[in-house]
Amino acid sequence: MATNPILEIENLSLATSAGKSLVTNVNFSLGKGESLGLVGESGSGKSLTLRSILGLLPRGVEQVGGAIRSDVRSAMIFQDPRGALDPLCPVVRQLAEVVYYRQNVSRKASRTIALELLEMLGLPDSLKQKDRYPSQLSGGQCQRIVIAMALACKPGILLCDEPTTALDVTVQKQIIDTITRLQQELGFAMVFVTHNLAIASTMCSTLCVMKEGQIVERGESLSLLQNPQHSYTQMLIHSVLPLPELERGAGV
Ligand SMILES: Nc1ncnc2c1ncn2[C@@H]1O[C@H](COP(=O)(O)OP(=O)(O)OP(=O)(O)O)[C@@H](O)[C@H]1O
Repeated sequence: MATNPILEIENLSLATSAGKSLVTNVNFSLGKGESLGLVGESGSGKSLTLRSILGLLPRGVEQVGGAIRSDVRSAMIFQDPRGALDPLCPVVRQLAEVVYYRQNVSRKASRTIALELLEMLGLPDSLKQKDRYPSQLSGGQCQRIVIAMALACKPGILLCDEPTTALDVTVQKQIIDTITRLQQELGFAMVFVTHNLAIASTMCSTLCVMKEGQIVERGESLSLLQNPQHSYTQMLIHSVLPLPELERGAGV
């Protein structure tokens, strides 16, 4: 348990409206600036757990038990950046709109803050001069816009739902580095959902392993990966394909 938690999840249980259990008795807490990773196979309940923190459960899924307590604002970054943006609205205008509503500033100030956020996210100046639509940006640039939108909410907790899955590996690394830098600069806490154990252990000090809607193992990231106790965690770790050993001295 985190001391002075800003988020406490106690015995969270989710089910379909028809009564099928999806997440059962999930417990964790998060302190200011801390990062917790939720890992596990597809369908293990990671995204639903994350969405319930934001109160954004999909239609047909209900919280049937437990409690979520938090006294800070949360914002979420979704898996598919293009899907999270309005294709018919220029991106800077979308970002300025979020700033306008979430920061309660004038229209003019919201555009200025939006441009500052673009700079913080390392987006090119060309975006500032000529407003572009999502289809005119790369996947990595769209994800930076989505991250900027989340930060425009000034979150105490950033909820990341596999934010790099839809991106190619080089862009994945850039986005991970950007989120890490921003966390150091802005101090938000993070719940990070991913299939990727390497990313999870890089980003998060604590990992919770989920299987069939339950947390089956948790611990400090490196020790959990080095010394997994649960057979499911061991299986997850062994499912990662090793890089083939390159033959020494082989000509290229
Ligand atoms: N709207 C819904 N109605 C009914 N069942 C749902 C709904 N959304 C998700 N589920 C089910 O809840 C379970 C957990 O889903 P969830 O999306 O949380 O898994 P996940 O671990 O995030 O998977 P992935 O890594 O593939 O995103 C799955 O069995 C899924 O089929």
